[in-house]
Amino acid sequence: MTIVQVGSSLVEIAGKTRAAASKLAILSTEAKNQAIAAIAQALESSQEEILQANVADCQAAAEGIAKPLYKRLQLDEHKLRDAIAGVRDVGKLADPVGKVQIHRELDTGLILKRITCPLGVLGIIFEARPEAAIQIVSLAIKSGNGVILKCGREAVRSCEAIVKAIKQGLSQTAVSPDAVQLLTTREETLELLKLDKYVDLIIPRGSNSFVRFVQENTRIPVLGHADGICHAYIDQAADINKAVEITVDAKAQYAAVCNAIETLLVHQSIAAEFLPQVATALAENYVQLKGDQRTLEILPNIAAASEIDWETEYSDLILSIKIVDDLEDAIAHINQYGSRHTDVIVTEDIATAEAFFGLVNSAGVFHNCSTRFADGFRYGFGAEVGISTQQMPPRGPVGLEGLVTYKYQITGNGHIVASYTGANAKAFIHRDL
Ligand SMILES: NC(=O)C1=CN([C@@H]2O[C@H](COP(=O)(O)OP(=O)(O)OC[C@H]3O[C@@H](n4cnc5c(N)ncnc54)[C@H](OP(=O)(O)O)[C@@H]3O)[C@@H](O)[C@H]2O)C=CC1
Ligand SMILES: N[C@@H](CCC(=O)OP(=O)(O)O)C(=O)O
Repeated sequence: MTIVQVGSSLVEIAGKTRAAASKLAILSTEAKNQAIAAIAQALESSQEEILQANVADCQAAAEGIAKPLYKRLQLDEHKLRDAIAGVRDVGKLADPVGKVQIHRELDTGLILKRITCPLGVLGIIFEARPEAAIQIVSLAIKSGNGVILKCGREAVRSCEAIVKAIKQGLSQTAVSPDAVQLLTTREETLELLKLDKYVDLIIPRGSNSFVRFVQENTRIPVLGHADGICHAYIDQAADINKAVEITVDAKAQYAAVCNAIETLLVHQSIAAEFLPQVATALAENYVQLKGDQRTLEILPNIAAASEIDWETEYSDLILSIKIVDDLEDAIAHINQYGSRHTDVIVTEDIATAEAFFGLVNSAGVFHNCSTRFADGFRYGFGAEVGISTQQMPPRGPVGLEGLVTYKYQITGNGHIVASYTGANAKAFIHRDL
């Protein structure tokens, strides 16, 4: 695919964001918190306009998208209120900027510090989930970063209303409204990827193939938030009641999100007892099941699963089931087909849980609880930019700490390296202060 030429208008927008971000980077915690409070207030005052815009988005999308995705697009009064409460929570969190991570005396009068600082300008491409824009902006401002948002096409009206309110709120504060921008088309996304002079980090929230496409088409560092092929493994030593409740919550509580499970792995020795119970509970929650050959022997009325199912993120009320021989078999399946997002084991055997923690290579490895806990708010980060599925940090829910980098500062008094080399080399002190 050819990347389109950068249009001057987007360069201008990005230049303004860069300028606003430079000022924001050195603002005091108090000034940033005032800006966050003003955003919350402005979103509250614009509630009617935002909700009406969302009704229009939902009406336009109604025919075209699956029910769970429609639910993700919908922004009712409660979701908006929670998102605004999340903004205020971010205001209360400690400032991630200016933290001294290393403070060391290298030699007398030669002092090293490592201090956290903002990344600069973030480019965040996300799906049709309007409240994500609110969470992302609050984290960006608190971490001292400018942000260029690109929302999913079905959520354009909602996100425009949200960003309008945010800019209005910021206009009363020390943070320039230029620090927050919204793009709405794929063409702009492709242009954004070329703006390596203005954008410091791209975060694509989308399918694996889209994240790979972004990585292959930009010189800007990319923090991939890819798909969630999450698993629950029900071990032979599982408490069956817990296993049923966890499976239902992890699949049906919010099927469209990336931390919902797609595949249930069941130890062969517990399958005959567990599967009929979980199938009943899932049917009550309108979940359709697909099973491998051994599962079909216990649940003969469900559809057959094939290889493709193990690789599929349904984002819907569908769950594939496979019976495995043992823990090793379950872990091999997860490491082969999973997306390194979040996986859970249900067992009362601590040693087995420890082995699962050690051997499953995902950003989230859970024991006896729902995968739906994989979330910045639930981890106490206030909100999240999304869930990083990369191997390198930040992994899992990305909050304030994932949006800063650091600088090394050294203060000396005419010190030179030559003094520390050669026959009469001085020794370093290397004493932490
Ligand atoms: N780990 C995480 O935090 C998250 C992961 N995801 C994962 O993302 C996947 C897809 O989610 P879904 O809702 O379908 O989102 P989409 O893939 O439909 O869209 C996500 C964003 O990517 C853009 N996009 C997608 N393809 C292209 C392309 N070829 N060129 C330019 N822009 C593109 C979309 O733009 P447009 O709408 O304009 O086409 C949208 O802004 C799922 O696997 C889900 O799990 C989603 C959110 C968070
Ligand atoms: N942490 C979020 C889910 C992560 C996320 O952003 O998912 P998605 O709905 O795919 O955008 C939650 O628990 O609602």
